[in-house]
Amino acid sequence: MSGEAIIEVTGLRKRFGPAVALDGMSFTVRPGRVTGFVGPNGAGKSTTMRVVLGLDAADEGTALVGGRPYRSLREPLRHVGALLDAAALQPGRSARGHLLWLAHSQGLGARRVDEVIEQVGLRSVARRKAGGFSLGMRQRLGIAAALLGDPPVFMLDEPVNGLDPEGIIWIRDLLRSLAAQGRAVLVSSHLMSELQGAADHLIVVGRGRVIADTGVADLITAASRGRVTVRTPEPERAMRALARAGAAGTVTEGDELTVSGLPGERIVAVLTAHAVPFSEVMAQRVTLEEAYLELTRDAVEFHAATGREAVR
Ligand SMILES: Nc1ncnc2c1ncn2[C@@H]1O[C@H](COP(=O)(O)OP(=O)(O)OP(=O)(O)O)[C@@H](O)[C@H]1O
Repeated sequence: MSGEAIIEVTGLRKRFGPAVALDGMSFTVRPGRVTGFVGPNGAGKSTTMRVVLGLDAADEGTALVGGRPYRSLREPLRHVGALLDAAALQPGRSARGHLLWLAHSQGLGARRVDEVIEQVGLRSVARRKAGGFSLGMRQRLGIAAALLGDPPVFMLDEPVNGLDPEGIIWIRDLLRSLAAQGRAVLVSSHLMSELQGAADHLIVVGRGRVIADTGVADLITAASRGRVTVRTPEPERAMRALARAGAAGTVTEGDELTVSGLPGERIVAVLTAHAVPFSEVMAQRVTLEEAYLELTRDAVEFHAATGREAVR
């Protein structure tokens, strides 16, 4: 690996005519973890990635890969592996031919090409024309291209797109192993569920800027807000005892309470002291999807951006 495993985006602004695509986008992608880049359609994810790769120019702000602008990198594939538009291929070229051509431009040999073909599982079709490839095969070919230069930084736009369930698991494992090797990995998706199990860290964007930059575990804990489920045949009596101890709660089902303001151990102690029977006291853990919805509910501007029209 050459270069430093970091992407730094600072104050990016970009307009397309009247449409504001980026409105002060700033974040850092750090090494050793998979960072999910998530937000609704039109939030500015692809534009940010294009600016980082020097394919679009920002009106303001800077984007650095390993501390340098992408355009100043001499052999960029050795610094950053990117997957933007998997459809952008020469249809008449074979998968291997495409990779050989790319490798050549970066001073890499055929051996490396065959290694990445093997790694992405395209060996049996490597000599077939890429024009006839399914979307899933194109994604794999795009990922092979990203891997070619063994770079410290990866940036993949919707890599799960078009993959079957086996392919989705494969890409999650690949992303996690790249991060475990100390690389910086940024992966975008407009679906939080696609990032569950893959991302350690999240940059949530809406309307061209960052809404949240948070660890996945922290986000789930914060969204769970210390709520505890209590199952008891005497919910009214339990509520009264817990309220006197400073908790707030509601009966969510016949024998089930949702309690906040007291940790599980205190709830058990209070119910025991008042001889209220219970069969379960369990801290609630929301799913990543629920945490994301909770987060975006609080972000008023983000609400306005959930329809593309609002962004324009
Ligand atoms: N070439 C372009 N010309 C005009 N408008 C553009 C162009 N590229 C992006 N935009 C607009 O900029 C905004 C941000 O788009 P962008 O594609 O970056 O969002 P995104 O978060 O990647 O969305 P998606 O999940 O749909 O890929 C949108 O309003 C989009 O319509």
